Amino acid sequence: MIEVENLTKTYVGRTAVDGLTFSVKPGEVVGFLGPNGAGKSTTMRILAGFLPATSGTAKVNGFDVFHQSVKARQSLGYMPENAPLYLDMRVKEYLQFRGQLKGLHGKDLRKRMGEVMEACVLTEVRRKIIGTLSKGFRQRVALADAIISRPPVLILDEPTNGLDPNQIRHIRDLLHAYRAQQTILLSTHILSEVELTCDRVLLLHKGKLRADDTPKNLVRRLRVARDVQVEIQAEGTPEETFASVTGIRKITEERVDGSWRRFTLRVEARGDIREALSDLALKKQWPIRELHLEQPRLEDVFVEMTSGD
Ligand SMILES: Nc1ncnc2c1ncn2[C@@H]1O[C@H](COP(=O)(O)OP(=O)(O)OP(=O)(O)O)[C@@H](O)[C@H]1O
Repeated sequence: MIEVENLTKTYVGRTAVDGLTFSVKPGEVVGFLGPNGAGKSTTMRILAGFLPATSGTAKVNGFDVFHQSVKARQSLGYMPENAPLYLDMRVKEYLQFRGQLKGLHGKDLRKRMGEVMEACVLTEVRRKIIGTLSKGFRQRVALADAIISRPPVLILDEPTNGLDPNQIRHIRDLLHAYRAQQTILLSTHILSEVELTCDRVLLLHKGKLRADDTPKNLVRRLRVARDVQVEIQAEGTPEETFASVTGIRKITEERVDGSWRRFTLRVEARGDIREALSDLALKKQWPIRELHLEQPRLEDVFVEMTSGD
């Protein structure tokens, strides 16, 4: 559905996208991640036909975005970052106008406007001037615009940027509703959203692809130190006793809550000392009310792969 090969984009003196190759299969929801300036928006703009590449090829729904640009654009719904909308138009007028531009007319257009306004919860504000709507509603108008012509491919550049948690959840539910019918490439900085929504992650750094895998595999392969939290009742200096457990790199006492003491033990990558700790506590007769090993998150993968150099 999306095929990108050796794509490069150079702005005056600066390479924003550097020999990028990836593909997105039909029906996949792929998260496009990377720090600010990694080249995500540039790639998406090229795919949407808004920007020419310096070299390389890109295809959407089998159509080359440079040589068959009309066909490629007809196959996709694009929601740019800070989507530009006609602020003095009413929601309904705007969607009608955009639907007509995308080739919908008459009954089909009216039916489709009703459907997208309902899906994006815009029916109640359909007569409102877009400029008077909150950011969340404007994002929904932009999303309704992207999906109105039922495109098989959606390219969404930070669709939840600037939204509150309720609005983010709403957009996520909308994407879930559409995922069966569409191929989606989605850029976002909200990694918990990617873990919940995306089948696969493309991680970009300085214009190059750093990772291409499922969120689960990326996390599984990660080798970073992890923390174990333990809360016990103990007198004296239990940290000295903890130190006998192999694999512990650092021990910090976090807080005291009445007679309960909470420690964070940093352990080596993939180390799991929970059993050893519980044996130790049993031997010492320390009551335990929490013993928890933090699981690495996609955020750890992101930091590991994009920080440093
Ligand atoms: N029109 C432009 N002219 C010159 N440089 C640009 C232009 N647009 C983007 N860049 C540069 O290209 C690089 C990639 O930018 P891009 O907007 O694609 O990154 P991004 O990954 O989308 O970042 P963000 O998460 O902040 O949206 C950045 O260094 C940016 O400054």
